[in-house]
Amino acid sequence: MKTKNLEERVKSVIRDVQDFPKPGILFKDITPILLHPSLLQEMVAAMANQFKDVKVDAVAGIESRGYLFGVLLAQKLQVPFIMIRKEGKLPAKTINESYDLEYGSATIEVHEDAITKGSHVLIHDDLLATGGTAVAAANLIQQKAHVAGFSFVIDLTFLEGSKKLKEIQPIIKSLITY
Ligand SMILES: O=P(O)(O)OC[C@H]1O[C@H](OP(=O)(O)OP(=O)(O)O)[C@H](O)[C@@H]1O
Ligand SMILES: Nc1ncnc2[nH]cnc12
Repeated sequence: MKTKNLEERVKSVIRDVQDFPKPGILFKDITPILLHPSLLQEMVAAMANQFKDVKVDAVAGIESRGYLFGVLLAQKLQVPFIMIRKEGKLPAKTINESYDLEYGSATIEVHEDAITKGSHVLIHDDLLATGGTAVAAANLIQQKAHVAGFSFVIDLTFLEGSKKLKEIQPIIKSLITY
């Protein structure tokens, strides 16, 4: 089965780093994927295919690793890409949300005029852990638009982040799970 093969191949290039950025965290390092352009291309095609029957007007990617795949996913789906950034980086008028991480807390922002009122925005990030970041992104989007779905490269299912997301939008896709 092609999807299974892809999952195995992606897993084989992801690097586990123990105790980063804090003791007790097993960090999933996705940077080696970027050293394999044809694998990356295949991944983006597979992610886009997961949403072929979903109305998606734009993809919103979460800084910073969410940009790596998110902008390629938006390009593949032929829709605009919206940058959700960490606090204080966007120059024009923003809306914002605070959230908790597996290893800390943060605030995210988006340019208010980047989101078309009433549109269907697919939220993308590289990894789903506790779900705090994705929930905050969804809250941000929902101030003006609808959440079309959630897209991740990796779902750390043992942290049960998708349970939080289901209440917002049950269309939650990931390429690989741990
Ligand atoms: O589901 P959660 O518990 O909220 O965690 C997932 C988030 O954590 C990581 O981002 P990080 O804040 O490390 O930033 P980065 O993408 O800039 O490395 C990851 O890229 C997700 O955005
Ligand atoms: N375990 C983990 N590995 C990589 N990124 C993360 N973001 C939150 N938890 C993470």
